[in-house]
Amino acid sequence: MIEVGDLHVRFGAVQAVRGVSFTVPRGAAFGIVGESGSGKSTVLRALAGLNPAWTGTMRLDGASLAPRRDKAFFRRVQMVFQDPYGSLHPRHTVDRTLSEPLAVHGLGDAESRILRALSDVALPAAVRFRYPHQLSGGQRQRVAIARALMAGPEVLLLDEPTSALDVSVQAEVLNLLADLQRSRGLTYILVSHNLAVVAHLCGAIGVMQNGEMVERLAVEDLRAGRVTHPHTAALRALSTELEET
Ligand SMILES: Nc1ncnc2c1ncn2[C@@H]1O[C@H](COP(=O)(O)OP(=O)(O)OP(=O)(O)O)[C@@H](O)[C@H]1O
Repeated sequence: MIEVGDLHVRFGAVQAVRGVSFTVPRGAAFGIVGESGSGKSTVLRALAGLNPAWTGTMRLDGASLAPRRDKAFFRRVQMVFQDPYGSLHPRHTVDRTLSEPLAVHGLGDAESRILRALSDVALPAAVRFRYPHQLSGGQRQRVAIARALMAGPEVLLLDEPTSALDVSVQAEVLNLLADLQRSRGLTYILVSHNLAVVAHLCGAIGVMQNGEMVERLAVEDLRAGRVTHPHTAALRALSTELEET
């Protein structure tokens, strides 16, 4: 469903992404892992149309993505960011935040859609009239996920969606994302520096190093230690060490 071919992204003199290629079938979850600065977010942002200077191919269901993403694209593809505080307007209630995508895409029946969305992300209806500062971090991220789902997208681009949360809340949000993917048949591309997070949610991963995707492999091969690139092996060893501490 999503094909990225020989993607290069540059910021002035910095070549942030170099020749990255991968495909993600419909309904699959693909994780992009790597150290800080390896280019993970840049790949995701390029897909969302947020990085202007790129070359290569990016296709959705076989059709090349237009340089400027239009409303129809954002109906199908939505992004969820790391910091739910930063991504929610501080002076908009949950109700207003969730109404906006409906207005943008001309969808009616706001009341029942909002109540259903809140229930889908396991938030009580009472949060409707709260502002972001009146919610916990986990609740804010649930609102951000609900907002992304309002117009019924097929694809979620998830950029470190649980990194800003406490460990226990992290697990809850990951489980929520796993449930939503199953129940709605969503396609995910998830960026994380945390291999365990990616392994929890994704069937396949791409490992980034210095702007290149040095290895693509199935999560079951990662678990079994069937890795070919030394950088993947190093990330795996680090992740196992962290789990044991
Ligand atoms: N807007 C920008 N302007 C200039 N350089 C940028 C910009 N965004 C990213 N970069 C650079 O591109 C490279 C890749 O950054 P990117 O954010 O994609 O890495 P990352 O793997 O997602 O890192 P992190 O896990 O820390 O978010 C880095 O060298 C970064 O400094």
